[in-house]
Amino acid sequence: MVLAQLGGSISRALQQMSNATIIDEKVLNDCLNEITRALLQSDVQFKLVRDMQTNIKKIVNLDDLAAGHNKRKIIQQAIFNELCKILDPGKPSFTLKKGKTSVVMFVGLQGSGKTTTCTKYAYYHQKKGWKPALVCADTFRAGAFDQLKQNATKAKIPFYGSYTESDPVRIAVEGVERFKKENCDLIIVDTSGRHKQEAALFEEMRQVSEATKPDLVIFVMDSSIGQAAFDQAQAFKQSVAVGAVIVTKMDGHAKGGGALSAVAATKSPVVFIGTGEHMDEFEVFDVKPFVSRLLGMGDLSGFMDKIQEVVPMDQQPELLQKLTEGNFTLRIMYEQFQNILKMGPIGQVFSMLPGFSAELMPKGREKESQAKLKRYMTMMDSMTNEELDSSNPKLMNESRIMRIARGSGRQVNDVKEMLEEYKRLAKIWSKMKGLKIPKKGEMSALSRNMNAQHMSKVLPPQMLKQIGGMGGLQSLMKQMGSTKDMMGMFGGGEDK
Ligand SMILES: Nc1nc2c(ncn2[C@@H]2O[C@H](COP(=O)(O)OP(=O)(O)OP(=O)(O)O)[C@@H](O)[C@H]2O)c(=O)[nH]1
Repeated sequence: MVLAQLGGSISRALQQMSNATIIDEKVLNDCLNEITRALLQSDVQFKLVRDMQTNIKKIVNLDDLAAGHNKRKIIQQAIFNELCKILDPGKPSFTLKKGKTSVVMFVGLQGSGKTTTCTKYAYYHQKKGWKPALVCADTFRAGAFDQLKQNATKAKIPFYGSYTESDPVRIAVEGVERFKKENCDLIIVDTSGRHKQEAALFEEMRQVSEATKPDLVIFVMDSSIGQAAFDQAQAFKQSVAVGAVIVTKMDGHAKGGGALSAVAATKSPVVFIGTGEHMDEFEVFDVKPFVSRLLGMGDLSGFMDKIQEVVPMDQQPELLQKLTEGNFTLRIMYEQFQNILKMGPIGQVFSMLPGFSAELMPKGREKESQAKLKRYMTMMDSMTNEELDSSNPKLMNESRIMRIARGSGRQVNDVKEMLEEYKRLAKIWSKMKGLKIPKKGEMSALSRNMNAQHMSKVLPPQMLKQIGGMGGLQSLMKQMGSTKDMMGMFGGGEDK
């Protein structure tokens, strides 16, 4: 089961439970069984799922819940906490320090996406102002060096490797030394893989690690390996000091549950996820937004980040202003399509909105989605200014629709489909109405001092309603313990 479906199944189970007039032991058990089934189908390790179910039952004691409490919210919160607990090993991964050279070694099976991920990792840090370099110590797979070379050249990242040297340890050491001399502050060592876990591979890992003394070893895992994830991650951890995990291929048909197992096996956090073959299809992994997205609660903070990445700086305040006023016009949609097309991989942005899955623009079908957006834009090109700037759906009558179809050389049904899409988007974006976006610098102070009263003022009314009004918010805040966590879950977060 892919992650989007897992989120859907869990949300459905919770919805079914909330439809029940009385939530008793049986209703709770049915709901938990449904969630258990969904998690197992997503390849989360059996033991983890079983422990999670036991813990939730322990936390959620129905008899103890005073009447009037929002039981669904409490159960949802317990599930949220448990999933976060599995994904959060309790200690952060090693972080790079400016002014100091860090060596990061990548390990993983052949085909896990290790080489691609090394370049994505380098490219990500390069964009953040680091000076990365890539060392190809994969002497096992013919073509590995060429692949790394090609990727590195594209991203303008210095690289080191050899066509003739067969000793991976030697290449690794030479590469690290060279780039230390060149004052690179992030030296990434790509190592060999094998088709399966075998002694020779682990011995090689051990030797490369001993010789290069990496500050961090990252285990790269293909998210579609299913129940094998736990054992594979554990086997690597036993050979080298794995300190972080990157899960690749979270797009398409990936089963994401393995990520949970890998964290449990390595006791190391997932730091990034790979969401496609391209260099920038790489996302920082944050537990809480990830789980809240998984449970269909949305991830406004990620959405805000994305807006900042996608929308040109000078247009940001204006767009946010328009969104918070809730006036989502066809022109805004047009401009956003333009921005999205500029960004490349689409769907990412929209999947971060509460209640909005990647269904509209499924991963792995970017080309079709992009063509669709272009088609919509052509039709919008045949619209008048009045039509583009209106948020009144009644304006678009049959004769206008026919004129637009004629003008753009499309069928009437195509125009109708585009307008339906607009309505759908407008409905979702209307959730942004009332969201007060704190100015830069205000956020840290806000999250330090915030109580439920403050919080209720920052959250959009729709969202406040979703979490059960002031009462729900207060109990949620008590359970979460920290307003900062809340901000991460519902948008905002501290200033970076
Ligand atoms: N869809 C998708 N494909 C990916 C992702 N990451 C890597 N790939 C693809 O997976 C395939 C294997 O990736 P490589 O980077 O060559 O794998 P590797 O683990 O380095 O393999 P070895 O060097 O043989 O150990 C390539 O076709 C990549 O483009 C991802 O996040 N999503």
